[in-house]
Amino acid sequence: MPDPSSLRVDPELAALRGELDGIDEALFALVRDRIRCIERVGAIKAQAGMPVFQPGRAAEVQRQAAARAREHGLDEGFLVRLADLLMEEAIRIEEAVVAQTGVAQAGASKDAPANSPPT
Ligand SMILES: C=C(O[C@@H]1C=C(C(=O)O)C=C[C@H]1O)C(=O)O
Repeated sequence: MPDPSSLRVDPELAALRGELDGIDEALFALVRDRIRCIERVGAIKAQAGMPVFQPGRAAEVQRQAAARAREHGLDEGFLVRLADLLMEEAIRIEEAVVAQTGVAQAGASKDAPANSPPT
């Protein structure tokens, strides 16, 4: 029996795969934009000395994911898990930004104390 993967791909299947590739490309570009935004959030939190994880905001993001799922007729659990995954990565990135800023601030205060006049 021939290996089904060696057969000519159904043209409709090939077209759908092309469509999926385009959707994934757009989705990943949006993920990149979200991460750029998160880097800026991390910088603000680092400046303000705010904790990276904000439970109230995280709950709001989950609520919105559930609402969008209902609106679009998608599985709520799936969209909430997707939101959780995005937030997990967001926290990782924000923590890296805060750690980097901390190092930068420590370095700056070693050379010039924060309250010293500009030179
Ligand atoms: C982006 C924030 O930080 C974290 C990341 C979130 C996200 O990826 O949407 C939400 C809650 C936060 O704990 C925020 O506080 O707004």
